[in-house]
Formats: sequence, structure tokens, C-alpha cells
Amino acid sequence: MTTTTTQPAAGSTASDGDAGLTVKNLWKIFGRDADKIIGTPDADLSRAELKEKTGCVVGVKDVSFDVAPGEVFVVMGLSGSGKSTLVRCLTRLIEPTAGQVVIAGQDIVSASEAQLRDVRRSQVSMVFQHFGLLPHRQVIDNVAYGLEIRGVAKKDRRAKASEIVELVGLKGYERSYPDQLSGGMQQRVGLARALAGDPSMLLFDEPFSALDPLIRRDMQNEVIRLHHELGKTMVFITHDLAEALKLGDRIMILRDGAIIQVGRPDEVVGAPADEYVRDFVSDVPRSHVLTLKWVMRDPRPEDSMEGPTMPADTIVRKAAQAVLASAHPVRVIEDGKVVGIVDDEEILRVVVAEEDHQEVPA
Ligand SMILES: Nc1ncnc2c1ncn2[C@@H]1O[C@H](COP(=O)(O)OP(=O)(O)OP(=O)(O)O)[C@@H](O)[C@H]1O
Repeated sequence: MTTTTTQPAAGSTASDGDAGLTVKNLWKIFGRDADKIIGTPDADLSRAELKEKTGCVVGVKDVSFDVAPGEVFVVMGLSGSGKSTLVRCLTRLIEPTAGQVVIAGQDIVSASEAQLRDVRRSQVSMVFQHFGLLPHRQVIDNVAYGLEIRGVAKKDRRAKASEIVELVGLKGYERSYPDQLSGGMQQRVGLARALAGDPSMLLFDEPFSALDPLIRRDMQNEVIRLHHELGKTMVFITHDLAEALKLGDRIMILRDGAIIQVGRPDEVVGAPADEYVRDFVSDVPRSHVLTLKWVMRDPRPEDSMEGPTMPADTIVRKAAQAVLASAHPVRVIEDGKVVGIVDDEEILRVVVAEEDHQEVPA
């Protein structure tokens, strides 16, 4: 498994300092006497074997990871891999069978009802695929709903809601009702509602899966923009690899409830942990994801040192034009040192392989 320490994303502020998430040895087993399975040899059985033997189903299997404040952490896997169960365990919408979840310094698993309510109201908001908007309320009051529950006065909550409505690009639609809006706009209301309480963390459970591809792309860009502006910690569930690669600082891949790999997009594509991940990433245009670090070769004595330099984390596609136009090989730099060389050959190997791949009939 590849694990990486990630720095807080651009846009994070000092006030996000305690907004991270730590998950340790988290289990969710559905079924009778599920808690008795953990710690016994049965816990090592595959999901199918355990179901056969005990009738219990593993949703989440001994999962541990950290999300840094301000990071966008994507959880992906095929249907049934445990994504929804995991994200629901984080705020105990599903009760974990064992393990630890710490959000912004607060231990969620041992929290009292009152503490949990407070975490859900003020620390963590969720955005779901089905927007769950209140049909008889206008956009402005849907957005203000969380503040209303918190007892914020009408004038203040409407002022805050107006601000957020504008932030998500819905200015002018404050008085509309949800059924007067398109799916994409309704999901913007969902986003606005999640943001209105100013949570430190947003959890997204496949929020854009039901949207048309173009609208979906707009909404992904919207998430990127909002993340840049607000710097919130985000945990984003998806089964769509392109979405994961676009949004994630890091991606965690689950299968049968267990972690298969955690890594940056270029690590997942450049060094898939096993066949399952390799299959996932086989259609990805590698030049869009891999960095120079993945394609460079060792310097040779005969290499000209007159070429330009580029950072090792430059995406191949972005470097391609400059490398191909340069009369001398490009020197790849990391921590102020030349760590490799990239010439036409290294670039073309990635780009041509990609074109060959695209020509193969599905
Ligand atoms: N309430 C439940 N009782 C029994 N088994 C459950 C329950 N909820 C989920 N499961 C099982 O747990 C496993 C993980 O399901 P989960 O819904 O978390 O996967 P997922 O990756 O989110 O899938 P999808 O993308 O289809 O939503 C599946 O085998 C599922 O059948």
C-alpha cells in the first residue's frame, strides 16, 4: 500500500487547524453478534466466507486512514465495496462495530448523543446524491434550514443564507422552489445547505452520480472552486475514477470493505497496488495524471545540461510542448537537485501509448 503525508491544500486557513479526520481500525459488520467476530480468526475470512459461515456481512473491514485539514480525500471502489457504509460510520449515521473516528479532535465513537448532535450540526455536513431538499420551502429557506434548527434568528439566518446562495451561483433563485430547478441547481442548493452552518468538514456521498455528464463536470469544477475559496476538509465518495482523479488530493480504493491502496492520483495510476486497481486505471489518459517523476530517466554523462529545468511534479501533458520544443533535454528538479532527465522519447512513450490505447475497440 502506498501512503503519503499530504500538506493542507491551498486555501486552508489557520482556523482549519483542527479540522482533520483520523480513522483507526474501523469495522462495520452487519448481522447478529457481529461484535463477537472481531478479534477471532473469522475476522480474517473473506466477505463471502464470513457470510457463508455466520450470515454476517462485512461493510467496512479494519480501515485506518488520516485526512489532513484542508485535504480533499476521495474514497472509491465498485458497488458494494463499502463506501457508503464507511462515510456513514464517520458521523455514526451507521453505528460502527469497532474502531475509532476522531473529527476535529472529538472522538465520535464514544461521543454522547448531545456531542454527536453538535458535531453533525456545527462540524460536519453531508451532501447526498438525492438532495433531500424540503419541497415546500423556497431555496433561501432550504439553505437556512440548519441555522433555523440551531435557533439562529430569521433575519440573521436569511442574511447568511443569501451570502451562501450567491457563493454557489444561485443568486436570483432565492424564492424558487426545488421542483422549479434543474438537477444541477438542486444539488447547488444541497451544497449551499451544507455550507451554511460553516462546517469544518464536508462529506459527499456520490453527490453527482445522478447528474448529466456536462452538469456533473460543472459541479466538479464548483467543488474545486469552493475548496479553493473556503479550504474545507472534504471526504468525497465516488465510483467514478475520472471524478476521483480530478478532485482528490489523495484517493483511497476499497474492495470488499478493505483498503487496497491510498495514494495521490499519480501514485494510483503510476503504481497500482494490484490487478483490481490496475483494471480501474487502465483507461486513464496517463499523460493527464502522471508527473515527470514517473517518466524521467537517469541522467547520462553525455546529456546536455543546457536544457530548461522543470519541477518533478509537473504533469506530463503540461510539460509535453516545452519538452518537445526544446533543443536540449529537460532537467527534472526536486528539492533543488536534478533527479532525472526527460527528452522527446520519454514524453512520446506516454503520449503514443495513450493514443494506441484509445484506438483499441472497446
Ligand atoms: N443494512 C445492511 N445490512 C446488511 N448488509 C448491508 C447493509 N448495508 C450495506 N450492506 C452490505 O455492506 C456492503 C457494503 O455496502 P455499501 O452500500 O457501503 O457499498 P458501496 O460501495 O457504497 O456501494 P454502492 O456504490 O452500490 O452504494 C455490501 O455488501 C452491502 O450489501
